[in-house]
Amino acid sequence: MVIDLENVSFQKAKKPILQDISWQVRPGEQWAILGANGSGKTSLLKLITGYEWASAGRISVLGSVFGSVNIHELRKRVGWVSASLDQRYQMHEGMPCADVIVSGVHASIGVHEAITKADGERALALARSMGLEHVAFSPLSQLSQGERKKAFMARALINEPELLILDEATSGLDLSARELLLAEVERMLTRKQAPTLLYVTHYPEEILPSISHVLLLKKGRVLAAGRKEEVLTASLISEALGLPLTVEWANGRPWVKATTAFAHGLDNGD
Ligand SMILES: Nc1ncnc2c1ncn2[C@@H]1O[C@H](COP(=O)(O)OP(=O)(O)OP(=O)(O)O)[C@@H](O)[C@H]1O
Repeated sequence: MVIDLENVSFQKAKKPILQDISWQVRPGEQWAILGANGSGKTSLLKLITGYEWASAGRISVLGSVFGSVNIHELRKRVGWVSASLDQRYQMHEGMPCADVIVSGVHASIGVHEAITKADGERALALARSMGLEHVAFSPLSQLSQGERKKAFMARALINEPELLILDEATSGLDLSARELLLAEVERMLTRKQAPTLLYVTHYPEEILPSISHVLLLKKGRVLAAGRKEEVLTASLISEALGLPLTVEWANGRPWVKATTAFAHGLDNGD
């Protein structure tokens, strides 16, 4: 099992944030995690990566049960790309793209530990494979938003993680940059040695053909989890996102349309 959560609850300052979450991710499955703002997506990722600790329940990631595992060792097997990672690099805008990618080897920002020639070559090979060779030696500040996001994805991939978390990977991208980044994700997923992906998004149409399963969160609970065709129904997705929606499948992706949302008032699920 890649991820196994049994009856996991999480609270912060006495506020219940996640309640009774049971969820299994098996090898070969690729997951999207969908839910409204505040539904608990980031909190769930923090529990899985050991940045927060569950108040109840059992968590096992990549075969290691939390409580009896060295979290730092486990994190080396997990790649995580999020807006907060991007923010941490805002202090290092002068860093060349290739160095950003290489910094993933030790999952640190500065080069605190020895970088081998092989690490540098791997970073350049990744930059090439993601179409970043023309900016490989440019400072981060000169990269477009799309290139910047690809650089962080390459940084996460340099250690060949078994689990890759992409958290709102396309935020701030225009339509064409978004499609280019999604094409990169799809290409990565169709490779033989693909990591297991957790793809967190607010936009169902980003659920790529290679993503097989969807977890829907609502108010800190699992609303549905399973094969995407079964989970991405109009009624479940409307309930998860709190407004009436229809779903149409095109090019292997689900396209969601709001029907008459505001005219009829939003359903806040209460
Ligand atoms: N450290 C904290 N202390 C108190 N409440 C918190 C803390 N972290 C998160 N929360 C609350 O927990 C709930 C879930 O937050 P979380 O960030 O996990 O949601 P999310 O689904 O990732 O939201 P978004 O889509 O807006 O990023 C929110 O109501 C949030 O205010």
